[in-house]
Amino acid sequence: MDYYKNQQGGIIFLDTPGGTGKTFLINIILAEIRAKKEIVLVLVSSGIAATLRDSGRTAHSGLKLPLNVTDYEFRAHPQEIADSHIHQGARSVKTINTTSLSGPLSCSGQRATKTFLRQPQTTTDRHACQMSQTNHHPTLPK
Ligand SMILES: Nc1ncnc2c1ncn2[C@@H]1O[C@H](COP(=O)(O)OP(=O)(O)OP(=O)(O)O)[C@@H](O)[C@H]1O
Repeated sequence: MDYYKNQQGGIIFLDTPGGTGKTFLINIILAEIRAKKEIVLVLVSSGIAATLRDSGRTAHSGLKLPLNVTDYEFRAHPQEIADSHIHQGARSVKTINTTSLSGPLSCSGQRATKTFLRQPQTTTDRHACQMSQTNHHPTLPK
């Protein structure tokens, strides 16, 4: 709170084991500043993190940062891709679009009929099936 009271800029890095009170502390600081009718922006990297903070938003949403799905899919370094929550979201969007454009899949093992369902054939098809069976909630990277 000294940084805030003294009108100082600063970076504070909280690194403690899970469940020891980081979110609790951040929310107390937010409440104290807001109690003085001041404005605090809470910008975080993922939607999950945003839900844990009082009035949290992702940086992309809060600052209206552009998000080019194609750039993340094809130009990023593979390690960045693996680490990026944004990429996970982008993959979901891309897979769902691809699936809907090429026709409905038979994901549960039933025989595909001639007219409607097609068997999963590509990696993208199999990924789409996996996602449909988990209600389109991709696993976040660890
Ligand atoms: N000082 C405190 N007094 C009372 N309850 C606390 C305190 N600090 C933390 N808690 C409670 O302990 C639980 C875990 O705290 P919190 O979620 O803030 O931890 P965290 O470090 O952010 O965890 P994670 O790293 O898993 O996100 C919460 O239910 C929180 O309300």
